[in-house]
Amino acid sequence: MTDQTENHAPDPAMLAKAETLTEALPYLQRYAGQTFVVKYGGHAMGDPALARNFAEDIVLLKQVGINPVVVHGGGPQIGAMLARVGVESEFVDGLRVTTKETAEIAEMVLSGAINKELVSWIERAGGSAIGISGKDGGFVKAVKLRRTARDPDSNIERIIDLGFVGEPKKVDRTIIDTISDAGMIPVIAPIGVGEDGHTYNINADTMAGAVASALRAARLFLLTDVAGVLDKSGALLTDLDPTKIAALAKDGTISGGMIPKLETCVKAVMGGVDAAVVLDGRIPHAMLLEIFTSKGAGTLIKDDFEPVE
Ligand SMILES: Nc1ncnc2c1ncn2[C@@H]1O[C@H](COP(=O)(O)OP(=O)(O)O)[C@@H](O)[C@H]1O
Ligand SMILES: CC(=O)N[C@@H](CCC(=O)OP(=O)(O)O)C(=O)O
Repeated sequence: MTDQTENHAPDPAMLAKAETLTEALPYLQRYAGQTFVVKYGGHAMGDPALARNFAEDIVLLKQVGINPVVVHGGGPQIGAMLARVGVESEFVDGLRVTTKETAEIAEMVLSGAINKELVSWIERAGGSAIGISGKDGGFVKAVKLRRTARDPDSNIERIIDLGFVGEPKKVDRTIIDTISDAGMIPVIAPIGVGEDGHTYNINADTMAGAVASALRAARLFLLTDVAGVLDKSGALLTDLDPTKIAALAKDGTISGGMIPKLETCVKAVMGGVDAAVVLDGRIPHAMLLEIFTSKGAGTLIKDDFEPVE
């Protein structure tokens, strides 16, 4: 005869699952009804298994009453297409110098291929997604980005012309709200239109920050291909604020793509977003672990003077 107690003893693996769910409860209660803007970087997009995990996470957020809004990048994919057609491009401080031809290719890759692929992943995960760029409904009015640099020898400030690189001047949230309120997930490509009618290539981090500010989002997540912001010895910096970030920029700890990323975080948290998080998109379900467990991952950025809930 078999021991009844043994038969009815709960499977430890199942118990652990139940514990994970109960651990998530306070977070589910806290975040219900809030808007989370998630930027999905081109580097994090390469692996189909990770893309599927990402889409599942987004659909789960929507299912539990959080409003996810996705903004995607596609830098490496634009680079590959430019190489295929024999067009060279260079980066200044993490931003692609963009000619009229580069802007056309960037738009094709971002609003076409990548946007629709991401929409499909979300649909396959059981969600409903609508892909748009800033051109749809003209919801992102862009202006040419002005960038200056100080010459270290002469100390003279000069203008760097990045071509058709834009920055969002105005984000009309109506179209995003309409999609979200209809139970669907907005998936946004970082392309904007200028009052001059030109197409502007917008860095995806910058776009995500502008969208997060317009929506007064509770959180801005930037998924990338590093553990978070690292110090000079490669150790993860878990908490930053605008003052600390200014020091990291000044002493050269951050460079390349991390520059627009952290500029975005600073602008967002100073513009009404509760907190921004730079997260490792290479870790499966990184977002769920960050949101629903006590083990926060990546780098949390908040305003020096604002307590975070
Ligand atoms: N201090 C730093 N900590 C982490 N990453 C950094 C730092 N400084 C520069 N980087 C670079 O920033 C990159 C992330 O930006 P980017 O390549 O634009 O990613 P994404 O395509 O996800 O937006 C990292 O892969 C790393 O090479
Ligand atoms: C102006 C500018 O640099 N635009 C970016 C837009 C895509 C992007 O930002 O993609 P990631 O997030 O994957 O880097 C570019 O052309 O690469």
